[in-house]
Amino acid sequence: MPILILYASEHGTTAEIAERLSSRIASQLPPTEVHALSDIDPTTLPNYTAIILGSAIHGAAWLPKATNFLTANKNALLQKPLFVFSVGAPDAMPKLLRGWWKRMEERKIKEKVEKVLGTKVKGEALFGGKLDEGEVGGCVSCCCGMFGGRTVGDFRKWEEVEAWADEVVGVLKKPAEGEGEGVEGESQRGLAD
Ligand SMILES: Cc1cc2nc3c(=O)[nH]c(=O)nc-3n(C[C@H](O)[C@H](O)[C@H](O)COP(=O)(O)O)c2cc1C
Repeated sequence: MPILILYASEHGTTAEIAERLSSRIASQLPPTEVHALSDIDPTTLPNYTAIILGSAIHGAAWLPKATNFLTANKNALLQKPLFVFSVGAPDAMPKLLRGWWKRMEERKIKEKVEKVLGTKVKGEALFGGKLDEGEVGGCVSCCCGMFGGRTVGDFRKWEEVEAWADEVVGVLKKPAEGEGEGVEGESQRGLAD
C-alpha cells in the first residue's frame, strides 16, 4: 500500500514541498502518492500505509481547509501512522522576532493538531516557504518592511525537507514492540515540545 502525502496550499509552495517529500520517501519506501486535500476521497484513507498531512500557515495557523479535514477525518487518520508538516515564513519576520515567532507558531499548531486528534502524531515539522510579490499586503507587509523583515523571498531549505523525509522513513521502518515491522518512534523537526 502506498504512503499518502496530502497538502493544503494557497500559492503552490506547500504542494512543491509535498512533492519533494514524496520523491525522497519513494526513493526509500515506495510507492507514494501526493494529493491536494481537495482531490482526495476520504473513504480511500484506509488504503494507505501511512499519511503525511501538510498545510500552508496563514495567521499563525493551518489553513481552515486543513484543520477541517483533520477534524472531519480524525478517526480514519488515527488508524494510520500520521505525520504533519507546516509551511510558513517566520524567516520573513524582523530578525529580533524571528525565533520567537517560529516557536510560537510551532507550539500553536502542535497544540491545535493534538487537541483535534486527542493524541500526538508520529512526527511534525515546520518548513520555510516562499513569499512572492503582492502575496502579503496591508499591516503585516508594512510592519515587516519597517522593522527589517521581508515581504518577498524564498525561505525554503530543501535539505531540511529531505532530512525530515528521511526521519519519517526511519520511523516507518522501525519495528514496533512485539511486531515484525511497525511505526514506533517520533520524528520532530522544528516543532516545539
Ligand atoms: C495572506 C498570507 C498570510 C500569511 N500568514 C503567515 C503567518 O501567519 N505565519 C507564517 O509563518 N507565514 C505566513 N504566510 C506565509 C506563507 O505561509 C508562505 O508564503 C507559504 O509558503 C505559503 O504556502 P503556499 O504557497 O502553499 O500557500 C502568509 C502568507 C500569506 C499570503
